[in-house]
Amino acid sequence: MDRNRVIIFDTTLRDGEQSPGASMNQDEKLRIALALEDMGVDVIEAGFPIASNGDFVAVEAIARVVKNSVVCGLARATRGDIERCAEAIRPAARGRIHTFISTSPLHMKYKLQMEPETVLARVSDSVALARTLTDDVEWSAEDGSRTEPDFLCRCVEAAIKAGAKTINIPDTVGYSVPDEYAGLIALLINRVPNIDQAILSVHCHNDLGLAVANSLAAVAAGARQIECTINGLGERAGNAAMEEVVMALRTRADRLPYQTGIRTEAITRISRLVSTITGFSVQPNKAIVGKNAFAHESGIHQDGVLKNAQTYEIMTPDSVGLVRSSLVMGKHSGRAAFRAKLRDLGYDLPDGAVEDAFVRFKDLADRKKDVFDEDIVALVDDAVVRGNDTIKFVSLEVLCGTRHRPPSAELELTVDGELRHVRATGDGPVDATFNAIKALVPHDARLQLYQVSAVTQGTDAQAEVTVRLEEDGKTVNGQGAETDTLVASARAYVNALNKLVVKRQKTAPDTLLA
Ligand SMILES: CC(=O)SCCNC(=O)CCNC(=O)[C@H](O)C(C)(C)COP(=O)(O)OP(=O)(O)OC[C@H]1O[C@@H](n2cnc3c(N)ncnc32)[C@H](O)[C@@H]1OP(=O)(O)O
Ligand SMILES: CC(C)C(=O)C(=O)O
Ligand SMILES: [Mg+2]
Repeated sequence: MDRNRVIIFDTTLRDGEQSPGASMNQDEKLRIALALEDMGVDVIEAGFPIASNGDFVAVEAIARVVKNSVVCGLARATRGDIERCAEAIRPAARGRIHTFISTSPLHMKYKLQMEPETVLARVSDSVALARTLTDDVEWSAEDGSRTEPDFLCRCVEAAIKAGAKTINIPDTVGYSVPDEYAGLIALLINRVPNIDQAILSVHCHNDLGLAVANSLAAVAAGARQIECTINGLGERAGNAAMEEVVMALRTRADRLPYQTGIRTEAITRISRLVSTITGFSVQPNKAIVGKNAFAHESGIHQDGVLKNAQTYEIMTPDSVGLVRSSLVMGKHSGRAAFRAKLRDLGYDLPDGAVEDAFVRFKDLADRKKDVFDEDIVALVDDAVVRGNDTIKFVSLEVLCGTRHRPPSAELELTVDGELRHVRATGDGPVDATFNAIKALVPHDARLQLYQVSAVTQGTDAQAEVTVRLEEDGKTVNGQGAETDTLVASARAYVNALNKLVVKRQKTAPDTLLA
């Protein structure tokens, strides 16, 4: 491999899923994994197989279908974790076991309650065991950036000797600053005798907002794998954002002459997919994928951009897949234009899904003056998440305002094909709507998040709603998009309930809907 090629290791499905509330079901993980493969990610960390049966099954399913990326699973330094991980990645064309153990004094003493020499022995044993199960083994020194350098060098040397091909030095708690972290990478390159037999990797957390800066500094010092996530999702403040790392390398190739295999035009689409699935919206001013990242509001900037976009744009919107296609969609558009538009927007849907989306598009075009690309993306994503729902939204009428006390909602749903109807009241229109759903489908799940955002501008914009429900420690996210905010809210709640039903049936197959 070219010595300046940087391997992109995506951990959205593992570390990203560790963001509280960001749990994803198997179908959702599969969709993200395929999108990651399609954009050219080298390694997909698909999950932590020992963590739960659901995680195991998801990693195995991803290993079965992904062909062009390495599929990796995480494992602690224990036989049970490593063997379970090997089983999950077995169907992969190229599978990797990623095993880790903490090496910092704090973690060894208080968390693992192990002596350093015991940890060192575990490094060798765990990597050696993993190597009997696959050729591709990565070893991580958890809390590596707070580890004593001498001890870290000994651990890294032992891991390579035992057969690790990738050595990852995480900044687990996001404590490092760039020159210090780069210094640590340089130290390992200079001091570990067998370091040339492995690729050095970095995994940075964003507790001080330095995850991307630290990752880039480490690459300049000799690291050749970056672990990152879409939208910077991840434990606590998140991981290094893949879109930022990749676009920094592409845009500043003059200072950072390193290449990745990422097709950057896929960035906007996958950012949106991950945000829709997890319910974690992207802040408007977020680098690369925020709504405002390529928007120009002030007159002097607009004037400059009109004269030459480079005055205020260091990358083109097209380079991250923010494409405004020339097809203007409206109520007179037909299926051919709609299909072409979907292709422009990066969708490759089966005919049935295209037809469903087309019907909803026509309905939207009847109600909304301008149908923007964002509207179509929201509508298609909304249709896709509904998949094989058992509970289906049918209709909603809400009475609210100063004269109607209390606000009331009249709702129709089908449950397993049977039409159910109810009228309920609440403290407000949303509360009344959700109470109506609870009356039709009784459940004890708690509402953890209710979030509304407008897809585009204007009072006729579609509302995109996320609802997060929690039941017995399990969380699910539901999404809904409609021009009517209350209908979008009902759709989002129903979508979350459907996911909960699936989860329940997996853990207690006899549980039926009330
Ligand atoms: C930095 C990171 O992101 S690491 C990945 C973090 N991700 C997760 O933890 C998500 C998935 N985790 C889980 O589902 C659970 O924690 C499990 C299934 C892995 C373990 O569950 P439990 O057996 O109930 O253990 P619990 O979570 O309470 O504690 C972790 C145990 O693993 C030990 N441990 C932690 N890391 C390692 C390691 N790398 N190697 C060996 N043992 C480890 C801890 O010392 C502790 O052991 P103890 O129970 O003897 O004190
Ligand atoms: C498991 C390791 C790689 C990790 O996520 C961390 O240290 O942050
Ligand atoms: Mg991490």
